[in-house]
Order: sequence, then C-alpha cells, then structure tokens
Amino acid sequence: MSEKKIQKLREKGRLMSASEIERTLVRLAHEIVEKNDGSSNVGLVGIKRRGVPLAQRLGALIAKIEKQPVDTGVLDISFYRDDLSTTGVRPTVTPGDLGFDVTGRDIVLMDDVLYTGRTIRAALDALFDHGRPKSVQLLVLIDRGHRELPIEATFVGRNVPTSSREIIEVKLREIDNDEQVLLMELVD
Ligand SMILES: O=P(O)(O)OC[C@H]1O[C@H](OP(=O)(O)OP(=O)(O)O)[C@H](O)[C@@H]1O
Ligand SMILES: O=c1cc[nH]c(=O)[nH]1
Repeated sequence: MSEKKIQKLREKGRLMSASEIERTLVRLAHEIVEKNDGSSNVGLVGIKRRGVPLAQRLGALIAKIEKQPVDTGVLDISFYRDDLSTTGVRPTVTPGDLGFDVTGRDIVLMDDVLYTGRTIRAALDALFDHGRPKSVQLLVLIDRGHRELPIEATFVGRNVPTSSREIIEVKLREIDNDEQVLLMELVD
C-alpha cells in the first residue's frame, strides 16, 4: 500500500516479460487446482485494481483445465485501508457487489504485489463483510518481502528480494496497456 507522493524512479531492470507472466499464471492455475483437489468449491477474488485482471485470467485458465467455469469476483478495499485519516470521521462501509456469495467457499484472494501485507489485511476485513468463506488462500504475482504483518502467500508467482529503496511495477495490459514487471529504484 504505497503513499501517493511524487517520487522520481529509475528503471533497474525487467523482472518478467509478457510471456513470462503468462507462463507463471498457467503454473499458478495448476497449483490452485492441485491444492484444492479441483475447482468446484473455489472462488477467485481479485483486489482492485491489478488483482482483478489476474483473477479473470486465472479463472479462464482454470476453467480450461477443469472444463467448468469458476466464480470470479472483485474486492474494492478503498474504505478498509488503514492509511485513511484516523482523525476524520471514517465513512460507513457498505460492501460493494463482489460478484458471488463467498460463504462456505475456498477463496483465493489475489493481488499483483505483496509488500507490507497491509493491503491484504484490509482485503480480509472487506472479504469477511461479504460472508464467511470456508478457507482463504492468497495468491500474488510478486512477493517482494518487507512484511509488517503476519501474512504469507499460499501461491507466489515470483519471490523478489528487494531493498526498501526499490519498487516493483506490475503492468497488465487490461489496465496499463502494457505487460511486464519492472524493478524500479527511488532516485534522491
Ligand atoms: O503489501 P502492501 O504494502 O499493502 O503493498 C501491496 C499493494 O501495493 C500496491 O498497491 P498500491 O496501494 O500501491 O496501489 P496501486 O494499485 O495503484 O498500485 C499493490 O497493488 C498492492 O495492492
Ligand atoms: O514495490 C511495491 C510495493 C507495493 N506495491 C507495489 O506495487 N510495488
């Protein structure tokens, strides 16, 4: 969960190309099916924004593997973030439409980058306002370390050890009109 400050960034290198992202998602789709003994009770939930295309793509891949559709939903955590002002009046949270009933389901929550874990903490709050899943697993395309909360991913596209001056930029064609993962560095 980054602070939206203007920061100068320099590209250090490309971590994943479009085809590497695609191959990684194929592997992750197989891992989800293997861990859940199929997909009949699985529901995929993408955290807005870049978790959403990941959930849609994994849904399509799993449907192809298992030959049955997979429920896929969207979680908007904007009102659940702990970086909202603590002095002002907090908005009353009304969960938006996730897309399907999560109660009793094996939910695979997903996002592009896992860093401090604060986005996922907020997402779990938001998810449980929608219902009570049987289990929640976490999938991230990139785990860059630096956790501030006891959160770990069940499925990881790639582990990328980073320094605190580095930033991972995931670009997905549905949102960014580009498809790659870049390692960036803050410039003083
Ligand atoms: O583990 P955390 O420290 O919470 O960081 C991970 C989050 O940071 C990014 O979102 P960001 O808030 O930067 O917004 P973005 O979707 O506009 O990139 C990323 O998409 C994750 O959701
Ligand atoms: O490096 C980071 C950290 C949090 N979120 C990102 O998208 N990249």
